[in-house]
Amino acid sequence: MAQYRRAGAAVAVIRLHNAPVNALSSAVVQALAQGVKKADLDPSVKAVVICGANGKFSAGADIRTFSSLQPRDRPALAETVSLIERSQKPVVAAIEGVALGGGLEVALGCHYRIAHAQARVGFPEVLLGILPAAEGTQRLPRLIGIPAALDLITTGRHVLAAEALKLGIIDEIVKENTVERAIELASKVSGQPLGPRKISLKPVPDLPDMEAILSEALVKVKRKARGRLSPEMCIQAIKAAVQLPFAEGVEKERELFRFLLGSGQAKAQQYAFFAERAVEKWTMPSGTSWKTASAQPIRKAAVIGLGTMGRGIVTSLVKAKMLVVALEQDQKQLDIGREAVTSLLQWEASKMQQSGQSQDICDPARLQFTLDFGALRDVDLVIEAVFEDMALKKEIFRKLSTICKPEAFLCTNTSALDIDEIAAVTSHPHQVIGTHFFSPAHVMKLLEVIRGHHTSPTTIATAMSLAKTLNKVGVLVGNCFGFVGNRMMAPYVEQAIFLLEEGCKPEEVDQAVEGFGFHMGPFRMLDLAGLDVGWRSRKGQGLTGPKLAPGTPARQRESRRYSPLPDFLCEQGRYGQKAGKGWYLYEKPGGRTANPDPWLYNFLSEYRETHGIKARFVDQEEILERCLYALINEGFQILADRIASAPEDIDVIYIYGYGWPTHRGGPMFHASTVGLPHVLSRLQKYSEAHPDIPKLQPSPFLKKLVALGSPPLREWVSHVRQPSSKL
Ligand SMILES: C/C=C(\C)C(=O)SCCNC(=O)CCNC(=O)[C@H](O)C(C)(C)COP(=O)(O)OP(=O)(O)OC[C@H]1O[C@@H](n2cnc3c(N)ncnc32)[C@H](O)[C@@H]1OP(=O)(O)O
Repeated sequence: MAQYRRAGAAVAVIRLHNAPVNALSSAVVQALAQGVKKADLDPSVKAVVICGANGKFSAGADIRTFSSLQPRDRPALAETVSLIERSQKPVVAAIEGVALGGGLEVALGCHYRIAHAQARVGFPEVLLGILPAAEGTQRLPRLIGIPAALDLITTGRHVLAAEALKLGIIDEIVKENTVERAIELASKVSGQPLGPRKISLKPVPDLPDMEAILSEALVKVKRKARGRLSPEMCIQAIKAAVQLPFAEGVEKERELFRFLLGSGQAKAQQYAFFAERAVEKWTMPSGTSWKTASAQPIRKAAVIGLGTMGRGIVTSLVKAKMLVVALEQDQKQLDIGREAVTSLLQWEASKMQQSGQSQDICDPARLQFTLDFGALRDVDLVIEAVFEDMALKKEIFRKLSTICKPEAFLCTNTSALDIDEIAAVTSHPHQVIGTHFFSPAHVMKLLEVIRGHHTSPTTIATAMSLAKTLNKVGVLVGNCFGFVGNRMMAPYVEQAIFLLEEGCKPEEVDQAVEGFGFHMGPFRMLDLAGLDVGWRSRKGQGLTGPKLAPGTPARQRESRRYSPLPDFLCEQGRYGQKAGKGWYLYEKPGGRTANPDPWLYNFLSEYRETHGIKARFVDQEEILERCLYALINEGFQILADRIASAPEDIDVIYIYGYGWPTHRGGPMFHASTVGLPHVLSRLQKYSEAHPDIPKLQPSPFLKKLVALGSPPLREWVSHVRQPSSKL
């Protein structure tokens, strides 16, 4: 838990031990405190070094134990940090790997800090719905000043050693032998006065406009937080550091921590932390899993199609230092694509430069632009990112099947199309897989990885490992129309549009959903994505356009309710932001400010009149429940269909791909918090009121879980019916 040893005659080394990240469990904290006391009592010890096992200092408090923490518990970690600072002998932190959260607080209790050049430090607590609660909100501002402390504590960002040195968090950077250098420093400084090294005794550096800085920070975080409490509480704790003596500031920090710990938000954010890690451990319905499948190395990749998605994917691959071949169909498209990728890479390089990272990502030698399919002969993996057109995709996969080396992996970037149909035209269907990137692909963290019927475990492992290499979160899902994300989006968007028919304005629906914490309501999202995307898909499905059977009622398809509103908008050229008008009016084509549009109000009134719909007032509760519970209901069906293997998969997809607020833990977690019987009863109510909307009819799986007494979320999948044996 914490190993105590002597290094040379006069230095004691305390090494934190708790694989894999030296989390500060109560046993580790206790052992650390004992080590510090032992060193203090031993007259032959003149100085102490604290370090972590396996090249990591510590990733902070053990998050798994938070659920059992009682808000009234005395924070043992804070006591240990202050014990370290009170030590009569100099204590040096030797930081390798990470010093995060409580790990950094331990380091701040030390009198000196040495870090390896690759080490990262930070206070990510805010991302877990809490705040640094081992006196970190009181020590960091004293060490680095208010503006920098506000930035680090309210964003949770990790900073590399070079930036930490500049900020004054650490005293020295070393390239190797961090612990040995720390021992040397400890020996050198032993006997020197410790008072000036104790951060708690320092005043917070004064600034003439302190009040204004704090108020501006508050306004900024409130605007960005979308209902998340922890950033605001972090500011309150930092304010206490400015206004109160250290001990009283610590009291305030504890009070705020207790409040946050007891909030549902902290539970949701901690659930999301572990869900993100759980999805890496994928399983197929057959039982094959990450444990037995191994990924193949990808050195060279190709991207076909340099539209918006293709450009982002190329940028991601180049950033991950791969060799990349970018292919287009004609010279003009290739030139446009090359220019776009170059500027994206330059932008990325400048961002990396600002954060002190090396920026050699633009090396043109690693990126080849071509019109020639022959250039794909030696690539390890291809990502096709052309238009959502099945015939075109099949034509490309046929070609790839003959040109690429037999062991190459073939990925299709699609948001809905059938992976098996595409795989069927190749001679290696087991090496074909869906990779659904989200736009902009070089920014968005999510990668939906879609297994086809024949996709091999090696192909899955390779695609999941690719996600990690690209710094994305890969989630493995099954093959069905829309997979997980878009399949659940469909009933949500459908409800939003039905609500317009019934009397809402787009901004009312958006405000309700944004008030819940989403980045964007459904109508702003549709305008951003382009209304023509859905229109093309509906025409393909024969729901509108030339394939629609003559005489089909305007608001009905196969006895289900249908709204032709979005089709009418597209017929008017209102494709959304790019056209300058859609559900909203924009300042110009490509403009970003969504303004309510009187034209649309008139259009909706006339539409209601034509179809004999009497507009009614719909309250926020109904807006939210109809949109979100329809989406969640589909999530239950997706679990029952084994398209997602666990609720965590769905939640991670929604948090990283669709802007679901992290402090609400994802749609399935949200359902478990509001209670499955509640979700079921509301769906029943709405479905009785709208019997022609099948997506409001509660999923049989949701009903089953309620009948079973609403077991906790982690048990849900054990109640999914196993497919019947073929034997
Ligand atoms: C009050 C509150 C106080 C005092 C706190 O300190 S709160 C904790 C603050 N610290 C953090 O938020 C750090 C969380 N961890 C990470 O950001 C990352 O895990 C990492 C950067 C430390 C390492 O990343 P990576 O190398 O990609 O590895 P994984 O993220 O996959 O993690 C490996 C396994 O370790 C588990 N883990 C990580 N941190 C903790 C922790 N603080 N407590 C408990 N467990 C932790 C993580 O879940 C992985 O385990 P498995 O899920 O694979 O079983």
